Amino acid sequence: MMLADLAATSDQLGATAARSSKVAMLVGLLGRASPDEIGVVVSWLSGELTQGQIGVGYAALRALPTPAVLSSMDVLGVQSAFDELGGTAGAGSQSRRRALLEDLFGAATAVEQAFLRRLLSGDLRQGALIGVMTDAVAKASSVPLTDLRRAAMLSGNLAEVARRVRVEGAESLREIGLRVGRPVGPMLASSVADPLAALDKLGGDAAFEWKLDGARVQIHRHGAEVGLFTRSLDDVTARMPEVVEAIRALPVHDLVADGEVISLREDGRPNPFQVTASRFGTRRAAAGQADVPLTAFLFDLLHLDGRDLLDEPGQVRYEALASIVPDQYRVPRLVTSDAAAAGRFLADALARGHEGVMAKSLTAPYEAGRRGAGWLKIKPVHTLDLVVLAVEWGSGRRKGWLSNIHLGAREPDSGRFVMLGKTFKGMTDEMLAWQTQRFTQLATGPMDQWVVPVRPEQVVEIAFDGIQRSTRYPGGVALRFARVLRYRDDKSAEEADTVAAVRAFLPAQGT
Ligand SMILES: Nc1ncnc2c1ncn2[C@@H]1O[C@H](COP(=O)(O)OP(=O)(O)OP(=O)(O)O)[C@@H](O)[C@H]1O
Repeated sequence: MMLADLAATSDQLGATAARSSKVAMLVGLLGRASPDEIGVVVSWLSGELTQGQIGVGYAALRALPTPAVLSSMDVLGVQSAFDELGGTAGAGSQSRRRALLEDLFGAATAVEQAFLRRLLSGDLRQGALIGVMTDAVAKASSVPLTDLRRAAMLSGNLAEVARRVRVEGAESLREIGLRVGRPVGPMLASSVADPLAALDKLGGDAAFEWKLDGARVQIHRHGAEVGLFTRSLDDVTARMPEVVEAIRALPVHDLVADGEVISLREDGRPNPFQVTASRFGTRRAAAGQADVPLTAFLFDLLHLDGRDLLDEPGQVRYEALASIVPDQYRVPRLVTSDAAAAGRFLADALARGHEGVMAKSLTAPYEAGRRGAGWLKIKPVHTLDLVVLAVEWGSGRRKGWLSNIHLGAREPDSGRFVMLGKTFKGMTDEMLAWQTQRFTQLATGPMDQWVVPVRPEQVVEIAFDGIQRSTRYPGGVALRFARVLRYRDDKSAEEADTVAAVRAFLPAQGT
């Protein structure tokens, strides 16, 4: 397949709003790819390189050679150039890499250059596209979407799944299961207002658990080997030796479990989230262990000694968990159909300093990587996870720091972000220093301008007093009294809240 074909499709995708048209374009393109090419095509159009990082960033792509007039590059040729770039390291590698990039971009037409630049700078990485691509791979290979999604989630690699279906047939997807040691996307929750609404949705009986304000952790154990992964599947094993020890003490050989780690005070109450984050989010790792120990609370079990439990009902998974994990390492839980009892459980959780409760179906399976219908969260403080689109230099006491952030919500169909407002409130000095460095890395424009646009990748959790209609911003809504609670490194921009989720907070018309 010629690169021009792929670059043109990428362009058309960007110019098309309708999801079904995007899927149709991709189905057409996938049909034209050979078995060797299909993985690369899926990967690139989902904004990823099959090699992962090859160390070419925005800065290296600023000055490009004059584009070629005629298109001559094919996909596999470009793929080998990426292999070579990724493999060039050590003494003299700088100039070698520059020469390789010159050759690559010098052979590309203007349209191809634009595509390669967006691919290499991470600009094509949009969650919306991954969803559309998953649909397209399912359609192109006539596999039911649920089967394809499941295989992609369990293997963590849509490109490889697409290649496998093409080369080995749809049957081969059945062999893809949970593998101990390879993290899968965690199940996520939707929001409801109160326990009654939760019981209504879950149909009678449900489990209520404390919602701890710590950090999600997925735990894998095979014999003495333990792996700990964040919500975004980063390996953080080395940062939490005390959790590794606690897991090693459990009477099992193989397990995959889901839980939350949190730092507790001596009286058992939770420390503020920032304290947990100081251990979890940095590479200071075990250094902070003595003063900020972490406790893991488990709430689900996905695999136990050779048996996958993903498809088992919630209560069966919980009983399996209870059979191997002592009480003090499980999240407190109440199974009830009584809204008043659940309400008391919620009030008690809040009084003890926790964030709220989770209500969970006793019958639903574990929906890896999805905001499943079986988990509902109930918490009194409303927050939104938004994406930083630009940042302004501070003045006065904040001179020299990147301060006021521009906030955007996600538009799922286009994969773009809509600005909703700005805030400089709630930032500690430590946050200001951190964000100045972070947004300098993400900048897509000159740093000497007052407003610095950034790649929309950093998610921030914002508390607010309300949402109002507004003509100032393109989404028609604006945040009232927005303030920063924390930066969320465990969420990618494609998981940020949507414009529709923001609008749901609007007061009813006429009130
Ligand atoms: N008992 C529990 N069961 C499941 N998740 C829990 C529990 N206690 C705390 N959590 C945390 O709550 C999160 C579930 O909420 P959700 O799926 O919406 O994730 P989120 O978008 O990160 O939400 P939030 O910002 O409210 O934490 C989990 O990712 C987990 O980190």
